[in-house]
Amino acid sequence: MLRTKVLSLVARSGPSRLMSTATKLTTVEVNDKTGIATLTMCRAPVNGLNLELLKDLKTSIDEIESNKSRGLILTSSNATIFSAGLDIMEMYNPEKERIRAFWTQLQEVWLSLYGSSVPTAAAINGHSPAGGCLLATSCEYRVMLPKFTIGLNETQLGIVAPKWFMSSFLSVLPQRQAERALNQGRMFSTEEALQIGLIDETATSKEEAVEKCAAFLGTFARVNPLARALTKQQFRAADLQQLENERKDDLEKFLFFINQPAVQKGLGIYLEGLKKKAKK
Ligand SMILES: CCCC/C=C\CC(=O)SCCNC(=O)CCNC(=O)[C@H](O)C(C)(C)COP(=O)(O)OP(=O)(O)OC[C@H]1O[C@@H](n2cnc3c(N)ncnc32)[C@H](O)[C@@H]1OP(=O)(O)O
Repeated sequence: MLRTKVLSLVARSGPSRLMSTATKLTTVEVNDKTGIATLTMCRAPVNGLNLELLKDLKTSIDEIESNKSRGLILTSSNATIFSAGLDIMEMYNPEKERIRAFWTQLQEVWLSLYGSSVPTAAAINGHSPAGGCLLATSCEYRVMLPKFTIGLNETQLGIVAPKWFMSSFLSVLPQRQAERALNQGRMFSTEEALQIGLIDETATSKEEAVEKCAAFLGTFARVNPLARALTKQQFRAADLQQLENERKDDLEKFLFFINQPAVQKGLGIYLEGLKKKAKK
């Protein structure tokens, strides 16, 4: 599964340029006028976050960070799914070394995205459960299309969202709302998400969502970038530091939990349900 990465500038067309082709699981396009980078997840069929997609996401976020883009917009190439969250196949009957690498990479992605010095926004153009919601809530602003769902549904799968998933959620929702939603494993419709403040705006098309994200990122145009970045990072420092301090422990806890026979059984039943539904 190891692939070679091409990380140089590869194409120039119109006002934007493709910064990275990576492995085609993500693309990064920079708008030459605004300096805003659009990072698109493109892993068929549902942008399930497997080890390879997580690696590409991390590489792309790092690229955007080091190229001093004016902003990052995270979105999906799938017309109805932003991201289905963690690829359950990575956690079901896992292979010992790969699952360690998988969780470590997820930690890396969260640390980079939530802690990014570049302003971030998510154009949520489809369903966004669990890990998808984690990515969206790690950004500073969210614009979502109608008739989709977003939320941390882990308890519905019999699994527990780690502390840092909660941190991202809590950076958006008040504690009481966040706690209730997580305990219930609640998925919010676009309208409900707007009402509760889980998203900031709605849009009728992906293009409009990206435009609205760009307008939000544009509000920082006259703000000193260093002052803005340091302010953001101070707000998020305690959450980031907590995971940095507990990374090994967090990994071991995850491995212990996921390998419990009852958890494996629950994941198996959930996967079976997904597959049955897909066949209908
Ligand atoms: C201690 C651990 C902490 C872990 C923290 C986070 C956990 C997670 O992120 S777990 C993942 C949670 N995600 C979900 O519960 C979403 C499940 N999927 C769905 O609800 C729907 O698939 C979705 C609404 C995203 C899309 O619906 P459809 O457009 O109708 O697609 P299908 O349901 O037909 O799915 C197509 C195809 O994809 C497979 N699939 C879907 N989601 C996942 C997933 N998360 N992981 C792996 N595979 C997934 C689905 O089974 C279908 O497969 P095939 O039958 O082979 O076509």
